Amino acid sequence: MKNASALLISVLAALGAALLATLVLWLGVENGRFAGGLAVLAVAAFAGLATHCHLRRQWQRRNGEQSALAEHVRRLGDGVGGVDESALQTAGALSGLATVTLEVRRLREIAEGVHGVEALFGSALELQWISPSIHRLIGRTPQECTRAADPIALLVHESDRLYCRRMAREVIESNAGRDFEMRLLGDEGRVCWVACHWRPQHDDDGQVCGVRMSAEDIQGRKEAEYKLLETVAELRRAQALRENYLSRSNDERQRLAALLNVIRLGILFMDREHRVTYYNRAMLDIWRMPANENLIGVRDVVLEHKVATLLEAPEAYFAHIREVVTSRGEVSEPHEFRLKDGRILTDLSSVVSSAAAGGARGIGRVWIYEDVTEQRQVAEKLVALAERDPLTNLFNRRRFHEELERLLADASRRGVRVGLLAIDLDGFKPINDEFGHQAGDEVLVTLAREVGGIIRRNELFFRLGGDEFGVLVPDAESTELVGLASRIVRGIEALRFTFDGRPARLTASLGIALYPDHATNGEALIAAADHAMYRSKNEGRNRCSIAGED
Ligand SMILES: Nc1nc2c(ncn2[C@@H]2O[C@H](COP(=O)(O)OP(=O)(O)OP(=O)(O)O)[C@@H](O)[C@H]2O)c(=O)[nH]1
Repeated sequence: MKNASALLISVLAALGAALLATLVLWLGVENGRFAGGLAVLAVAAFAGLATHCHLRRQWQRRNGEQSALAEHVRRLGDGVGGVDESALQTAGALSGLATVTLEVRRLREIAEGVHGVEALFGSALELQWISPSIHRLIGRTPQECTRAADPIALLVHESDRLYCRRMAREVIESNAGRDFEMRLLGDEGRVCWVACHWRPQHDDDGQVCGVRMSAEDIQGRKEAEYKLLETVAELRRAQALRENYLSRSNDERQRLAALLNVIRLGILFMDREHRVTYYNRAMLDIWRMPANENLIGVRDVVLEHKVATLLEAPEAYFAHIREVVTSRGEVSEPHEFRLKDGRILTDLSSVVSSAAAGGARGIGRVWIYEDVTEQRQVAEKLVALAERDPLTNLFNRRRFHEELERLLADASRRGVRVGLLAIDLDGFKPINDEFGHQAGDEVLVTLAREVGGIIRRNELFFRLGGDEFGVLVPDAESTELVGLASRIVRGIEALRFTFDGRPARLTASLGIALYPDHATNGEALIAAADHAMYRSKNEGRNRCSIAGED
């Protein structure tokens, strides 16, 4: 419409020029200057024609620009995908820069409203434009960013800066995109991880003229990744620790098992349900079980059945086990028992507490068995050596004093008597002298045996040294003592020896003393008996005398 108006105006202008020329011509005729008026007419006609041509060219150019702008806007509309056909038609119908400005503003609004960060860099990596969303991410304004002399130094964390520059330059040089993750650096040291995509930008000639960066916030994902990595590291540490403990525990167990297998003590672990959980080699040896016997999981009743035939007194032993198991004590007293094969064993038991729960919970019981047969034999030998005369095997003087004190204390308590016979051989030295020391020994051994056969079970017979002997009689009475002494005198007198084919004999002198009749303590009783014995010697030997009768 405006174009038609322009054409009309140009025609009117030409007609105006023609009228003006006619008027000038009339004035020229009037003034007699026809030639000058004709020239003015021609100039006016030419001016009108020139004006018409100029206006026509302007009209055509405006039409061309209008079409180009409509096409440009349509392309832009295709680029953002948001302009419909009617809008295009409207745009095409519109003319002038105002239309373009409107569309650019819309596009700018779209670009500035994106959630991620969009930025345009020039070929020297100078920041040309950045979306306002940068402020949400790291707290910096777009103006602050674009004003920066080195925007990458401002925006990118120093650890990622070098890499970022290299990647951006590669985009420009290679004309190919790059995708990577980096940290943006905000005000007050705020850091935000982003996944960024760098793409080359081209001018109208298709040359790379800059680079566009699109970045999306992945801080949440990175934090989750860090947490995950920390958790994984924690788990790895815990796993390593557990493996270390397990390895050390296995080593400890191996050492313990090796130790338990070389010791002579039999060891048996039972759990709370009275089932076997561990035993060592010595335990099988002690209980005469085969080395390949498998007892793991076997119940206590089955074990009792297995060992019952070995025990000298099985019922008594099982009663002892029940007593230990039901007792409150943590560690039982050592218990000695005998096997039918003559061996002597001991056991002791302890509750095993769990390492967990502060050791408050019992998880079973350990039994320790020891074969003490040899120990007992050695001990018996030592006792015998200490208490007995090695030649005659009679109790010696040491034991005599112990028994004397014990019997006197007992007699004192019960108000009974204790009798003491002091025996000294007559003419023993001549046997030694005539037949030798060995013959003398034989006499002593024979005499000990014969006199031992004369005394009763509750009476104690001692060799006190050399050819001296003694007999202690508990609950003694004077007449019984005299009777016993007489039997001994006669028994010794009746002994007959032959050495080197020659006969030998001997007698004995005895002294009798009674507690408390003749003495009130041991030493005094010995002195009284000795005194009576010497009286027997003095009165002709081979007889007995009672204390207090001289
Ligand atoms: N064979 C032997 N002789 C011993 C042993 N112990 C002591 N004698 C001897 O026993 C003798 C004891 O001496 P006496 O009591 O004077 O001998 P005895 O001829 O009986 O004298 P009386 O008592 O006066 O009759 C000594 O000769 C000792 O050497 C021994 O273990 N074996």
